Amino acid sequence: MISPADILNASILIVDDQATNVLLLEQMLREVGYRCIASTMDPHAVCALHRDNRYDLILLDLQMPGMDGFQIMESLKEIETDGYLPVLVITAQPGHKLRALASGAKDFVAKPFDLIEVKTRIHNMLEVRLLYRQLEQYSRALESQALHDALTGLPNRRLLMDRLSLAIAHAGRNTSTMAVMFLDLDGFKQINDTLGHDAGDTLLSLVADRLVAAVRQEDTVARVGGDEFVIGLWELNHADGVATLASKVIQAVSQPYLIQGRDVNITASIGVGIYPLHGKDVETLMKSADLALYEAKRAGKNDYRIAAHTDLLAMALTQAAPMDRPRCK
Ligand SMILES: Nc1nc2c(ncn2[C@@H]2O[C@H](COP(=O)(O)OP(=O)(O)OP(=O)(O)O)[C@@H](O)[C@H]2O)c(=O)[nH]1
Repeated sequence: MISPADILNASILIVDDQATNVLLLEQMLREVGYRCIASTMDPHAVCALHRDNRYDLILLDLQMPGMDGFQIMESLKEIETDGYLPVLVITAQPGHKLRALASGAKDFVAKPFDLIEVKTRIHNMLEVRLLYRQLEQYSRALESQALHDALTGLPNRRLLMDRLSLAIAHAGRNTSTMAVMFLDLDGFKQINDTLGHDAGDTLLSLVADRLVAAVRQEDTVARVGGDEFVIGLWELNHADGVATLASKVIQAVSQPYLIQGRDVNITASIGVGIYPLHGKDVETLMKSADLALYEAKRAGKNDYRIAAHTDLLAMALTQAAPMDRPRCK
């Protein structure tokens, strides 16, 4: 909700070529208790000022020499791309009121000023403006929640899929390679069972931090399950590099963690799928990496495996029984 203090802290720009009008409005706003008031008598300065300060309200005189209020509103629309123009026009011409509203102004006040009316219109407009801002923030937060894991803040499976599709398209266009690393912690259940769920949560967050630190900024580290993470490597210089990186990630994860005043140790297993060798689409690539992870686990954990070639994989998938997964390199 919007409090009276929020409204008084809102930022306001007064635009009028007449110094007396600027002074009158400024004085009135200060008397009411508004704190963030700026003004200009230069119509050409308005857009740059708004771009830098994003005012909650612009009190805009319509008739000014050189550039009128209608032209200013057109330019402001290029800054306020979401279409909300925080403009309250000031006009002495009754005929301009409707035109100003049609041009995007949210309200108007007539000259000569009726100060009580001006104060009320400013207050009401700011209330709507701040509610609109709050709504924008909520919807951004909701959007972010829908795409991120709440515990670690990492991208979730949905965002990962999107990023992997982009990385594959990029690699396809540039005839380069990219890779998917499927990582699962070894014996994580025991951490929960012995130290408690909170310690388990802390460990997952610390692992997430280490994974992010181990790869490049353009790569994607996502949490896709309880103790399962996927790293999408945007571009590989050569296929050998991925083996070195997998070792580096395993090494990073296996360093001790200080949780609740004690050293906690964990290791990780990794399966790797490389585009286009092990899959040309997200699903196949993820499946390849998952099967390679299964091999790494089966071979004793704390190690990585790189997927089998897709043709072998397809053959093995059609022939093998469910628990007899294909062998990887
Ligand atoms: N603390 C915590 N634990 C979770 C969370 N999500 C899932 N888990 C637990 O993570 C464990 C993951 O299971 P597994 O992968 O089978 O356990 P594991 O001991 O690592 O087994 P291996 O992978 O075979 O080594 C389960 O005990 C889940 O209850 C979470 O958000 N926080």
